[in-house]
Amino acid sequence: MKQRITLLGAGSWGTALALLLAKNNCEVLLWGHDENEIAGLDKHREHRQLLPGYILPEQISLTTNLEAAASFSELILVAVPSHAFANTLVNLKAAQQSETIKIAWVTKGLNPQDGRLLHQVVADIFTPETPAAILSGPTFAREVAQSLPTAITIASNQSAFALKLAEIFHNERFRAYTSSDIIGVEVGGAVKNVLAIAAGIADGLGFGANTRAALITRGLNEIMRLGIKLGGKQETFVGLAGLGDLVLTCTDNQSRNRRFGLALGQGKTRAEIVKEIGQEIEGISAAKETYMLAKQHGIDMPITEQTYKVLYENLNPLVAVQNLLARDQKAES
Ligand SMILES: NC(=O)C1=CN([C@@H]2O[C@H](COP(=O)(O)OP(=O)(O)OC[C@H]3O[C@@H](n4cnc5c(N)ncnc54)[C@H](OP(=O)(O)O)[C@@H]3O)[C@@H](O)[C@H]2O)C=CC1
Ligand SMILES: O=C(CO)COP(=O)(O)O
Repeated sequence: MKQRITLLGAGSWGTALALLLAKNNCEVLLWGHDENEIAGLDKHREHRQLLPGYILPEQISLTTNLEAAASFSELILVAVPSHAFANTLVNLKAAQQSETIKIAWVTKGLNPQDGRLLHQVVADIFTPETPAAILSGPTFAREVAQSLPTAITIASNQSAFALKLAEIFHNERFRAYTSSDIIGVEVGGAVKNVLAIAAGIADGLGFGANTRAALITRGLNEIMRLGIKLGGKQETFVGLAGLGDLVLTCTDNQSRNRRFGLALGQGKTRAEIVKEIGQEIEGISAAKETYMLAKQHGIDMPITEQTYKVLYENLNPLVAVQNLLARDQKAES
């Protein structure tokens, strides 16, 4: 029998993953909250706005009905943005009929307001024993839709669940590595978006490749300091979900977070850019939550702090970079 998967979130990443899973011979029910978006996907069999040119095969069906989504499979893959993560799961739980559920997610971010890691949100809504896994790494949706070679990390609280997911996702163009370090993978994915905004700002201001490389390297240091404090493992941060994704999003203009920073550095306003990009820019809220977490845990995260101040305290981007350069001399650690 074909593996069935319920996929929640019909944006660019949800749609690209539905295509991948269909290629891997799974049956996918793709749920979205927006009637028009789902009706358009069903009619054209293509996400014309976000992933034009990639036709949805018949193994992918569509719904806006969460009860139907909950009963389609006990394996749930969540691809909604972080601001919708908790609410979507609360609604899913209310719609759920069966006792068993396994939750995987590809969302990169922290819970708004309280900065909880998303595995904590899953454990609070379901139970700490619920099989839970995050899939993360350097993965632009369009490149996955194109079947360009890609590698990810799948981290779970249950090794059998990580292995099962790796089997489901893995193919000759999509390599899935397993891990037990959910915290490390979550922190890597959330904080790299903040750093991609910072790298974009520096490039938008006209700073060069040296500056970008310095921001990436010192940014990785910030991810590690916070991630290790929260319980993540050092090796995760130099893997796909840490350094891999950080390099990808800080250096390639497919990244919405980087493009957002670029435009800020070029003098556009936050509202203008958000409208122009028209998709989720997770680093905007992650900057606030990461800054709060760093303060709460007494961790020095100067790039995150300056990015936060640009976004939330109206700090001029050029002054933010100057503030970073004006810091006291110290040992590299
Ligand atoms: N795109 C990528 O390359 C990758 C993305 N990710 C992560 O995946 C997550 C989703 O991103 P992505 O698909 O790219 O974002 P998009 O902006 O492409 O799509 C977001 C989708 O979420 C929907 N949405 C918004 N609010 C809600 C809500 N309250 N309930 C349910 N659905 C909602 C949007 O619907 P509407 O249009 O109606 O608002 C839209 O369909 C993010 O956390 C991102 O960081 C991870 C790896 C790669
Ligand atoms: O997470 C991503 C690639 O791994 C997508 O990055 P952006 O959200 O910046 O586009």
